Amino acid sequence: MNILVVDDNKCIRDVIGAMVLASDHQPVLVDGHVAALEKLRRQVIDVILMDIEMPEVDGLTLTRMVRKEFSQWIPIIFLSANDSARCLAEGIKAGGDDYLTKPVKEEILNAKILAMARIAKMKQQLDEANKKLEMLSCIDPLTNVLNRRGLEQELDAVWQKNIRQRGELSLLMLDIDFFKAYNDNYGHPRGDQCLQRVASVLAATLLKGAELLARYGGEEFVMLLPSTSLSQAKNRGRNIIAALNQAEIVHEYSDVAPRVTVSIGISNSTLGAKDPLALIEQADQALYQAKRLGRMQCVLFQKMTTAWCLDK
Ligand SMILES: Nc1nc2c(ncn2[C@@H]2O[C@H](COP(=O)(O)OP(=O)(O)OP(=O)(O)O)[C@@H](O)[C@H]2O)c(=O)[nH]1
Repeated sequence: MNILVVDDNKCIRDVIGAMVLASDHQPVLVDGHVAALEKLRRQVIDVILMDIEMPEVDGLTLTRMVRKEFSQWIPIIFLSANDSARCLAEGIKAGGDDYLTKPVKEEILNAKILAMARIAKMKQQLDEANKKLEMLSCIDPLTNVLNRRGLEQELDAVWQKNIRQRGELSLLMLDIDFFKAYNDNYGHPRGDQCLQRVASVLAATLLKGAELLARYGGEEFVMLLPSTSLSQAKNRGRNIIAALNQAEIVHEYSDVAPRVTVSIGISNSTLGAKDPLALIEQADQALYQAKRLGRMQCVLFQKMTTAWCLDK
């Protein structure tokens, strides 16, 4: 482990450094706050041994600075000649984790380093598990694409980026046609397989890394296309309908085709949406219109009279 020793007294730094080295850890010796912060920014540090009484910036202030700047928790053990209860309490309050009075006994120092490193490792594992859980909570387990929660999280960031770059953001809302009939006739498990196949056909049409696909609800998907103009979005919708035709997922109970098809509503950031939810709402309205006009087609928000149908 890399142990950062912060002490303005060279003699003490060297003694503590030697103890750290003797217990098979790597000491990183610094004389004050500037060098300490610099090391923390550039190097992985596992534990900090911090002197309290230092000129310019004392150990308590430096601890507050470390806690403010670095989100990852690094255990801090104070080293001080002052063994008063008040001093210890202040150290913990400032963000420190343990306290050792000088002169430091090597065995105790090692035991404290070990204990702190153990807690730090558990904290790291917990953080990783939380990150994984957070990720999983944004993924639809059936189709492996983003779920609604994941989409709404991403959409905010994509929307902001689009405003900054003054780009054109398109959003496609897609809904499988006559899916109830599919489920009712082929059964729910085959309905699930159908959703998986549709998701993979849709995912295969994504072009750039920034494009996103999400399962927005039961048989409804959303595609988010940054840097995509309205006319490009129209083409993308057309390509999706063609790709699904090619996939030939049989649906004998659909009124529009003997295979699974989708209807698509398209919105675009240039069409007046004030926020991401309005963009979704616009696409949803266009989708409603696509269904009303006969399904298996794309409709643009506000341009509902110029909806076009693809060859059926
Ligand atoms: N298999 C399966 N079916 C689902 C799932 N989620 C929703 N559904 C089904 O999707 C169907 C949606 O039906 P409707 O909303 O009536 O839509 P539709 O039959 O596709 O009609 P249109 O959209 O108007 O063409 C219902 O039968 C739901 O039970 C799911 O996770 N798995």
